[in-house]
Amino acid sequence: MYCFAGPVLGFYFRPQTGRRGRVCAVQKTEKLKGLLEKWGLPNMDLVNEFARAKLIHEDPPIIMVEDFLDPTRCMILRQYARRTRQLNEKDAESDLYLNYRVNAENREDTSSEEAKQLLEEQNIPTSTLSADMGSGFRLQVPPPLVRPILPELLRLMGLQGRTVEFEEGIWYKPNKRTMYIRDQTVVHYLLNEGVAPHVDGKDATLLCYLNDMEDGGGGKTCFPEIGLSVQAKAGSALLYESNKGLLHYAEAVTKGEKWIMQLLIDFKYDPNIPAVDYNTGQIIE
Ligand SMILES: O=C(O)CCC(=O)C(=O)O
Ligand SMILES: [Fe+2]
Repeated sequence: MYCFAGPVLGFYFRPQTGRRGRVCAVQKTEKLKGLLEKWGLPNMDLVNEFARAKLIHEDPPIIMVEDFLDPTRCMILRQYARRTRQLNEKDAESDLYLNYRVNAENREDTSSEEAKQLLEEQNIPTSTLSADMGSGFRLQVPPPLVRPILPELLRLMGLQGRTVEFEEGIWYKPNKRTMYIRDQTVVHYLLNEGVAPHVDGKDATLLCYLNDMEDGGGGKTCFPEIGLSVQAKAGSALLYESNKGLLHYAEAVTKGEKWIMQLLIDFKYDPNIPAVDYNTGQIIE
């Protein structure tokens, strides 16, 4: 579907035989190389193992990998969240959710001026974002449910060799050996629920869709500044940098329900600052 033979928007897709058959790979142009370097992911693997990766936006880069999660993994994550929701609705929804800005904005309707202005300027229909919409049921996922997908994520990011720690405390800094997942959350949206415009505030976001949304059923992830919206498709994942920029929102669901899992990741480090092994306190050479 995203396979084009020639230059498209300044980048190329070329057919390639990957481990899951004939698929498309993204050829890194000089521009794309520069952008990935700036992001801190110069070795991102868009060609080999990840011949399935597609560049759906070049600047800033947004990578889509279809079938990043297999149907069983999607089901396990949905089931976990559904059961926990049913069993302990109140406690589970407590203050585990770390995406401070989104929650604060939704609770207090203090959407940033930036976000409000953008919605006005871009003429975003208010039907996609209802004033009273909830931001979905959010549940932190236990690391063991996430670990199986990490080798593939590290390969995609070109960060093989790093270990991954689940750690919210930002005083734990990434280093050449370690990357941190600050937040791993499943979000379950019911009718009229979505997320107001925000940035994630981390070096990378992996947004995995855990179910299919029908056409016209809402629930798209929209990046209004770049005019991109992405339909939820079970198993597909987006990887992007939304640290200070790349505002996005989730359209309200208008039919059915929507499930995602989101990993908020910090991997960037300053090589001039001594790296600490937080298990031993030793300086890493
Ligand atoms: O559900 C989506 O499509 C996006 C969710 C999101 O951006 C967030 O929770 O930070
Ligand atoms: Fe987000």
